[in-house]
Amino acid sequence: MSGNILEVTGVTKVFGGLTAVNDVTMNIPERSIISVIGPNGAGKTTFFNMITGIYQPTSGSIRLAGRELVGLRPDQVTEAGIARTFQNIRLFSSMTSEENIMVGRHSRLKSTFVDAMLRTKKFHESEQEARDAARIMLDFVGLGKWRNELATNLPYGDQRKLEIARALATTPQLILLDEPAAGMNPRETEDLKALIRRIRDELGVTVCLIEHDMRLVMTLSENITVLDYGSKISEGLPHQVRNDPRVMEAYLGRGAAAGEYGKEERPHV
Ligand SMILES: Nc1ncnc2c1ncn2[C@@H]1O[C@H](COP(=O)(O)OP(=O)(O)OP(=O)(O)O)[C@@H](O)[C@H]1O
Repeated sequence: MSGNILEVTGVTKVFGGLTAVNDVTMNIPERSIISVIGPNGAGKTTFFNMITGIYQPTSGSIRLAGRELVGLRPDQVTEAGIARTFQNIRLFSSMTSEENIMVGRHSRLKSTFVDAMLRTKKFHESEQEARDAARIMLDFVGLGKWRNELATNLPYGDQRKLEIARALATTPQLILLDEPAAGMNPRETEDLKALIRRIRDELGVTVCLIEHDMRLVMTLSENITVLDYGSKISEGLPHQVRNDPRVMEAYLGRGAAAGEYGKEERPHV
């Protein structure tokens, strides 16, 4: 065993004439919390989209616990053990919090469409199992009181947590969070940080995040990978990445003074 839950090797994605991700190799140790950062357009979301089967890489390999994922559809990647959240909140606003999580649980349900139509015993058992799992997840992320509330009525930070709960309901080995702190106030961000730590410590799920909030990234991540123009330009411990001249250059070159590193969160070099 390599000790890595995910091994990405030489992954490239070309869109027409644009190389969005260029020969990136990255390993994610089991039960770690790691971040992928980089200026706008660096290729971070494309990288997540390849891991989750939304895009097929032009070349390269992506292995989860030794199993090749390239060629799998997104639902098969979920089934294999990877869950994700998106940059923009994607909840079903006309469903309750509980129902939103039950949808996430769907990939684990054993009953078939026919069972559902016929309302078989198996269907009812699956429904109950999904409901129980949803309640456990809602309690885990601290949203138990919002169980029967429409997702759209939840405060913004709680909607983000609900998305995380929905992803966790698929019982992943690895969860990818795309800008989970976007739009959060400092208190919500602190809450999120504690939740991410509990996901790893209590559920044993490995966490990989894309994040622009440098304070969060630097205090939470055990390892950081930096992309710029699709290529990996730096990798290492937070203090190593923070002090890497290539990283500063990548951000400064695109107006970091008012940009990505954030006004007060720019790395101290
Ligand atoms: N489906 C697509 N077709 C063509 N080009 C794309 C596609 N998806 C992404 N790109 C391009 O690939 C590059 C990387 O985009 P990507 O969204 O992965 O960057 P990012 O690092 O996630 O940026 P941000 O931080 O702004 O979300 C950009 O130049 C983008 O325009």
